Amino acid sequence: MTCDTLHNLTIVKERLAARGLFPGTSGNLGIRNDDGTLYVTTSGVDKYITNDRSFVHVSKEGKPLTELKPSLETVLHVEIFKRTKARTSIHIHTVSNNVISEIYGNQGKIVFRNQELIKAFGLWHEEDVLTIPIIDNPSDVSHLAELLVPHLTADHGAVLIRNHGINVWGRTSTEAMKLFEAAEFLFDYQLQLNAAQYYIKGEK
Ligand SMILES: CSC[C@@H](O)[C@@H](O)C(=O)COP(=O)(O)O
Ligand SMILES: [Zn+2]
Repeated sequence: MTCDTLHNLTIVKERLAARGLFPGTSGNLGIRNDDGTLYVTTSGVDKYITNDRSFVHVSKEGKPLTELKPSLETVLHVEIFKRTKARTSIHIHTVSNNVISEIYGNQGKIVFRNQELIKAFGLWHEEDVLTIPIIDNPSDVSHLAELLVPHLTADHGAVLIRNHGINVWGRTSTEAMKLFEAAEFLFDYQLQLNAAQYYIKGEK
């Protein structure tokens, strides 16, 4: 039911907004309806407020079905929903995800192991490894989508866009939020660990 999806997307948006995660109007969200159409956030608006202009109904190809302007990054949500069984897609800019994407960008990925929160990604064993790919950030969003597509191999996942933000997707809004929160925890952890190790090294 489309009103359920809109309700779920509103809850996701308000939870992210409550934490100040839409700086400078950045960030966007998408959710897939049973008929394949999507709701995405409106482009360039203040995402801390919710009103009847907050979301745009778009076709499964991302074409607006109303007069509102859909997110400039709608094509990323479209590709995610076309290639996976995900139903919710979250794109957020944080300082931590940007710094991590820059530090590890030349390696094309960041890898986590022996960290409890990788379990949020379904990785339950001691030897399991979480790899989050890092892609470049071309200004042409169709080119950006081409870089994202090879990483859309599972129904839930996360990809960092260098010096831009993160895209996460999940089969439900709850799953997408869980992955987003877990990824951001891991990025903060890695940055603090790097700083502590640098400090300790300097002391010797
Ligand atoms: C305001 S800078 C961020 C934008 O360029 C873009 O990356 C973004 O996340 C939001 O774009 P939007 O079109 O509002 O969905
Ligand atoms: Zn963005």
